[in-house]
Amino acid sequence: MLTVRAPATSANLGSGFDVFGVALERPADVVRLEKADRVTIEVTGAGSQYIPEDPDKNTVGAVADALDAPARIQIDKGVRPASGLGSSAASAAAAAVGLNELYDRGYSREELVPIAAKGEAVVSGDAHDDNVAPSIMGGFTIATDKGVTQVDADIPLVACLPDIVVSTRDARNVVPETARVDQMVETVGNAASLTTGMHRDDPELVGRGMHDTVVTPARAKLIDGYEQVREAAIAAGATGVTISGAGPTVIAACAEEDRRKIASTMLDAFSERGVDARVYQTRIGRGAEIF
Ligand SMILES: Nc1ncnc2c1ncn2[C@@H]1O[C@H](COP(=O)(O)OP(=O)(O)OP(=O)(O)O)[C@@H](O)[C@H]1O
Ligand SMILES: N[C@@H](CCO)C(=O)O
Repeated sequence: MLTVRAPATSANLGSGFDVFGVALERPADVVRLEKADRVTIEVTGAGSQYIPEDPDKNTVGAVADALDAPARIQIDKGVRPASGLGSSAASAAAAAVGLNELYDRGYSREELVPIAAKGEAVVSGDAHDDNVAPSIMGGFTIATDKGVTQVDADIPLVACLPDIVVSTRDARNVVPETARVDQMVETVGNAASLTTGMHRDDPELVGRGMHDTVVTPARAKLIDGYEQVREAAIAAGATGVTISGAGPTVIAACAEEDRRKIASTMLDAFSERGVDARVYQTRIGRGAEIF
């Protein structure tokens, strides 16, 4: 049996809606695969009761189909679904990397990205690549319809996951259809700053570049306590705060020495709103690994 560990990811990073993503050092899904006559799926771990084992409804089923690679697939979820931490993408990324190896299909990591994205289409109706790209390739990724650009980056992060469910489908329904030119100008500046910050491993520049006035304010309404948590994290030293993926996770960039304090401050701020939460003190990490 082949074992693949595929990391959780954080998409968008504020200014890079549907384009930017980072792999997180933790948490991760662990997926075990062996060749079989047909696809079967078993799911255990975080939130497994909400994840279908029917191959037509699970992200890994679409990936197995696309690779023509039937297998017995066991998924141990480290990433709760509907978290904003690329839960559905982590399983799809692990399946793409694992089945490519098991069946010797010979695809490169970059070529596996659109294949894994077919799994995302199953759950959100849209084959966006911004979670599967970093989960497969690691580091910071820029996913466009021309392909994926990847850089290894090392930025400390805090990901705070409240006990609220936001499905990607619902969060996409509140995205504004238009933006003003001044917002476009600001977004281009922030996205460029963030990208430069990733190249320099500079948390200050990355944090500054996470600011977004188009998509994030619309989605913040779906996350009880978002504004309070954001302000608390900034006061504790975060260089930037935004919604991770479609939410409800709130993600902060920071210097290493501030990470612990920011983590406890974010938990406290959710708690003051009566919202339970859990926190991951993490950083940008590697892509899917085969064991
Ligand atoms: N292997 C899988 N792992 C997790 N969720 C899955 C899987 N297969 C299907 N799903 C379904 O996908 C939905 C969760 O995906 P969704 O994209 O909403 O959340 P997410 O991946 O945590 O967030 P985001 O993409 O915003 O980071 C749930 O309805 C879940 O049942
Ligand atoms: N870019 C996507 C990621 C979530 O899967 C979104 O924010 O809707």
